[in-house]
Amino acid sequence: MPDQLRIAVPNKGQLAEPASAMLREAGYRQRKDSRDLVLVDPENSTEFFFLRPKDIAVYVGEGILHAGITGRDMLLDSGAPVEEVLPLGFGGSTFRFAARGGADMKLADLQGKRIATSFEGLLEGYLGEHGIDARVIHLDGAVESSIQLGVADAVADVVSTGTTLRNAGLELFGDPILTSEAVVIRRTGFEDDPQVERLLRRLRGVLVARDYVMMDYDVHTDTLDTAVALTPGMEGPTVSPLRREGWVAVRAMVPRASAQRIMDDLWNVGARAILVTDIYACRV
Ligand SMILES: Nc1ncnc2c1ncn2[C@@H]1O[C@H](COP(=O)(O)OP(=O)(O)OP(=O)(O)O)[C@@H](O)[C@H]1O
Ligand SMILES: O=P(O)(O)OC[C@H]1O[C@H](OP(=O)(O)OP(=O)(O)O)[C@H](O)[C@@H]1O
Ligand SMILES: [Mg+2]
Repeated sequence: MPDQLRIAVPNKGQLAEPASAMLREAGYRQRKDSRDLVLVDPENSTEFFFLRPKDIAVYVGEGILHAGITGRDMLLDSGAPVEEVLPLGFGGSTFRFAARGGADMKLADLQGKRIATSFEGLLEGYLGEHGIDARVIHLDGAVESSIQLGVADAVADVVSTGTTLRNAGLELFGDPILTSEAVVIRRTGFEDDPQVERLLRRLRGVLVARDYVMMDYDVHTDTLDTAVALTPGMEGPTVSPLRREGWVAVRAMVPRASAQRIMDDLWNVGARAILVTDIYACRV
């Protein structure tokens, strides 16, 4: 099938499960067995390839796959000709320097030192920008142990909660090198692919359905402007007539995190029958 959309999804690690969950919410079939490497979704003319997150930018950059989900850190580390097209709001982390607790290191102290990392592309780029000449030691994982084991003087690694670093007796130093999250990537120069656009529209819909709720209420026309200012909606709220003199019904999307506060504020300006419902799916 030549016009099948081919998408790369992380097969393991921190991004695998949330990426599949998001694609499922966007209406795509996803694998049931975590050992499956390929899954065909005939309904959506899409084929999913489950690959190591670090390899995804390489596959997409070579033009074999149309798009993929990976971490921004992995995209930038790869140097592949791919671009970030949509941040997905999960897999959040920072990429940071750390050294033995109490060492009180500064960025400039890295000159001539050994720095262990799994992201040498990112690290070398940053050191180059800051004029630091250091020896980069490549490790595949568990980088935090390298200092204690005498392999490195500092590390540059992914930090989420900081628990792994603390447990290894390490301390952060310097500014964050990068702030990362899961992102959709696409090969540079393939901006107008309608199939990729459809995938992106669906994923944007999932992000909106997760972050927003639908709010309905009734309000007297005298206070309509005040109420609408509290619920401006995405493209302006819908205002419909009610079979009650002087009253209208209003419907608008509001941020999920503010819904309860907005309901209180609406009540205080005289709105009644205030209802909140989940958005199951949307295209915005
Ligand atoms: N503890 C974490 N919390 C949130 N996101 C994380 C965490 N660790 C890594 N990530 C992010 O998840 C993405 C994939 O990292 P992950 O560690 O799952 O892959 P990996 O290290 O290649 O896999 P593996 O550990 O199996 O070799 C990266 O973008 C990274 O920033
Ligand atoms: O700040 P924290 O919440 O402790 O998370 C950060 C840790 O999570 C990741 O490790 P992962 O489990 O992917 O193992 P790896 O080192 O083998 O990649 C990352 O490389 C850090 O080690
Ligand atoms: Mg990892």
